[in-house]
Amino acid sequence: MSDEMNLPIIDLSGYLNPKSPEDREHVIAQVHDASQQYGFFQVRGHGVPPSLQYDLVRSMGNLFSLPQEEKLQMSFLENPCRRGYEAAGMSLREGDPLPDAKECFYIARDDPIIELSGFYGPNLWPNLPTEDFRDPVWKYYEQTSELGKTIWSILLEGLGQPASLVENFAHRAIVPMKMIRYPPQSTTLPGQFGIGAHTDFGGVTILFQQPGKDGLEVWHEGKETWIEVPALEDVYVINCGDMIQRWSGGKYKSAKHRVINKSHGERLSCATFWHGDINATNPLNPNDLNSETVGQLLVKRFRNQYSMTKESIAQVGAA
Ligand SMILES: O=C(O)CCC(=O)C(=O)O
Ligand SMILES: [Fe+2]
Repeated sequence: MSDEMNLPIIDLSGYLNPKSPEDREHVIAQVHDASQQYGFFQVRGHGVPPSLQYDLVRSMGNLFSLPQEEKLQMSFLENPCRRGYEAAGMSLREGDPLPDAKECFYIARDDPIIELSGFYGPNLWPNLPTEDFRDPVWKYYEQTSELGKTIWSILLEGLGQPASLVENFAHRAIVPMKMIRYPPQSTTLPGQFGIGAHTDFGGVTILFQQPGKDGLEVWHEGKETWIEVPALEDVYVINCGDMIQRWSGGKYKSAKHRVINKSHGERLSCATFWHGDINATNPLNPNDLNSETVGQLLVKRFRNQYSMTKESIAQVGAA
């Protein structure tokens, strides 16, 4: 692995608080180039306060140290909105000999009523004092959700679209967040990944890696090599999912990635997946003749993994 195969670190403050129009243009060009070359980049100056990141780590520690029976009572498989707990050993990808070692907890938008196949609905919260989980996690969720929207507007501008297109796209945006714990490598089986190689399905992923806990690797198609992504303090990893690759006509890549926990102990990470409004169509190319919506694409990808009824799938507008 050579030195040049590092993901670029882009300072977003030039876009969020520009001193001149050139500052914004510079960030737009950097994000465009990195998304084209790697499908991945890192960001500083993102506006998510470090205190929220520390509180997230503390909250995740509280959650994952609950007794296993209590965690299993919150199984996401039994939740109509797929919120809650996924135990280790539950995700197996085609081609991998063993299931992922990770355990996870999912939240998303918090809506009072279950609608549209559970893409909208209430979250499931663990029985912990609100200050030990719910409040800090929700604050963090709101901030990274905002960041996801910002990245979408930068990606839009990178393809010559007005940033304002994001507003319609962001109406009731579907934004699941997955908190992840990787057990120490010493407890995983030979050949078992923290998370096996995959591409992310949808829009923009905002990934927090617990500082100092390296493990993420990104596949570079052209060089046929895995790029290691260091887990740096106050730096987010951003990547584009399959929907963006498809909608940008392949200009922005959705790159394969995986996690092998290289730290000595456990490793925590948290991914906020910013997809967009369930009824929205391609904002990256408004002239796209294919008018598939975010909801239709989501159902296509996940209908075999989750138990969705025919009726609820029809409500999303998918067959
Ligand atoms: O934990 C990580 O660093 C990556 C997680 C990931 O790729 C995912 O959840 O899709
Ligand atoms: Fe991923």
